[in-house]
Amino acid sequence: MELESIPGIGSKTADALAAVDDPETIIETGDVLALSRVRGISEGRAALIARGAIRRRHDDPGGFLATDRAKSLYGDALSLLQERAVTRYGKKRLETFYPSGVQSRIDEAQAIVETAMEREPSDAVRDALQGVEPLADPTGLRIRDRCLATGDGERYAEAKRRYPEISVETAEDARSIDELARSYSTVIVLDEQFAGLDWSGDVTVEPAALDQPELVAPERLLAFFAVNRSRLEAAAAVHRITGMEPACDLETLADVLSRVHDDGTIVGDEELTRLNVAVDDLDAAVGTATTVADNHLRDAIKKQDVTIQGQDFLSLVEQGARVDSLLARELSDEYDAAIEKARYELVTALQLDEGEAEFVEQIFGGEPTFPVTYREDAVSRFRTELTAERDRRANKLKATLAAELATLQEPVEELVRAALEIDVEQAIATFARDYDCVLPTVTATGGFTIEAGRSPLLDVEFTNVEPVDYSVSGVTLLSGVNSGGKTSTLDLVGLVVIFAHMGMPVPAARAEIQRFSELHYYAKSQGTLDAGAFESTLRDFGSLVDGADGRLVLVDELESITEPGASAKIIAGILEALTETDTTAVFVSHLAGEIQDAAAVSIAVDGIRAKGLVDGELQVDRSPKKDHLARSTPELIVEKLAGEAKDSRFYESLLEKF
Ligand SMILES: Nc1ncnc2c1ncn2[C@@H]1O[C@H](COP(=O)(O)OP(=O)(O)OP(=O)(O)O)[C@@H](O)[C@H]1O
Repeated sequence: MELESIPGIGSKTADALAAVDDPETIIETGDVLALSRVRGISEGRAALIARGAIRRRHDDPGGFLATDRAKSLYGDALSLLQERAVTRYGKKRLETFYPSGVQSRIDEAQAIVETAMEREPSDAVRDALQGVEPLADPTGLRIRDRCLATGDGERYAEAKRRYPEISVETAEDARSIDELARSYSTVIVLDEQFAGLDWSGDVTVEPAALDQPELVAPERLLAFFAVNRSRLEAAAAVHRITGMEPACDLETLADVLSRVHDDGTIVGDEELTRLNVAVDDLDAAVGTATTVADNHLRDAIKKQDVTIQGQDFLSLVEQGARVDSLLARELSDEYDAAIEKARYELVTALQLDEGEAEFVEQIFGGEPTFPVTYREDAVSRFRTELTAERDRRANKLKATLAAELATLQEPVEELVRAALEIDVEQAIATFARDYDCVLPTVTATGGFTIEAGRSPLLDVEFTNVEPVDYSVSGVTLLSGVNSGGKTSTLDLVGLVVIFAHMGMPVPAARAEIQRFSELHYYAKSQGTLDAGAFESTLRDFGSLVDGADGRLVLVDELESITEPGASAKIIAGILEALTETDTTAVFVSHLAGEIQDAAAVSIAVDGIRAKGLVDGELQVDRSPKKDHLARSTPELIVEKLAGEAKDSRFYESLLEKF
């Protein structure tokens, strides 16, 4: 697959993707999580690429949101969902739900949404989700005591790619492997032809090592679990609270996590702790043991009457004998007892086993001396032995744990993925509940029908939003009193249509929405346009009437772009042209009557009616009445004055003009 052919993938991203296993599947499935884990791809870009992949899979040309206002309304719709997601991932994942004009994509999204809407949102889950994030790869890991060795160029490159934390060395013959064994504690040879040979150091021939990170770099697995501990615990909590089947046994996960320190080292067992202490305390313990022996010998000497024949003394002195030989001769039993005490002290202080105790014999032994001395070289040999024993133990534990962790690695990825998906589902479910939403029916034709739609974007509390029924098929003018809710109705229609095309539920009691190819929503312009801007707006509408079939066009008070007389003619012309096409359109206008008069064909007009004025306040029926030209606010006020004034002739004459 040519990665750069996918919308959202440039050359840099393509390079980053080429470095991971199976980028095609990740892209094909629009896997935001896997994409966001590719080095150099942010979650935002991951969502963009995933959306591109979804579009490609559904052969979706895109471009549903055809105008700025349509795009900003989608931004509002998305925010309503995103603000209900807890995790950053959840918010980004929601961006893969985009309004599409392709039925298969809408069906796919609706299937996900339908499951989501069955979810019962809960604060406990929300709290647990706070800690869930996509799993991170540990950084800065460097393993220095081990190397991989191969004589094969390709294998060398592959080893370098898969194990950046380990040195990979070229070794074409047994001699160079032996040399490597002198520089590294462990050499893992990747080439089969060296199997069965004898080596002087710790060399293993493991042709399958490239696929066995638990063998080559158990530290990586340990670090992975250490780095992700809190995310994994949070993901486990989400599963526990929701009762969702986890991808791995949660007790096993808790157990392995308890065996890794935060710095990626193993917690270890009693034996490893003993060996660690023995290595660290060896010097101090030897010193203490020596003192114990000295004290014993000093006491013994103090108590002892040493008698020596004059002849013996003379011959000893003549032979140059020192006090040692006197000790050996006269206090040999006491010296042996002192050495025994020293050995016992060292063995018990460091909790040494039988094999290790043999080294102790060599440390304290040899010629008797006072003060008692020990053999430095024997201590040094013992230290080397203890350190090796400790490392063997640590490596064994590491390997055992890493083998367990290796089997858990995929399941925990799945565990976190499932928890993150719960965030997405819960956000959708919460949105649906907060705004009493239903899943709309998406139809092939018929315009739109919205029953009891309530826009969450109004500047009034949602509980105070009056439900609106509105249904349009074909091209319609929407008239109505000032502040009656015409713009709000267009917003509601736009929002419901966008949600429906995202596969999302809509804030209404029932909705039947035609699958539109594009949404063109033109907001009211702020004042009249200068000649240039007016010309470019006309060009927009020129291309609109020539455009694709199956569009929804929402236009708010286009008359404000120029003077009223010209506006009515222009709008009439646009509507005439649109009636020739397969377009659903709602044009909000205060000039509905004039436009109807100017149009050569009959144009339907709906109206948002004032039920009357109560205490100077307009009482409005928010649901547009079909085929009804609403009376304007000025007309209503003149009518009110005509009814109230003592001499009402002036107002009545005004009223006749409407
Ligand atoms: N369905 C509704 N429920 C409650 N309040 C609403 C509803 N629709 C509109 N309103 C209120 O009416 C106000 C005016 O609405 P809107 O701007 O849509 O009217 P309009 O008919 O477009 O006005 P104008 O004629 O000035 O363009 C809104 O700001 C909102 O406070």
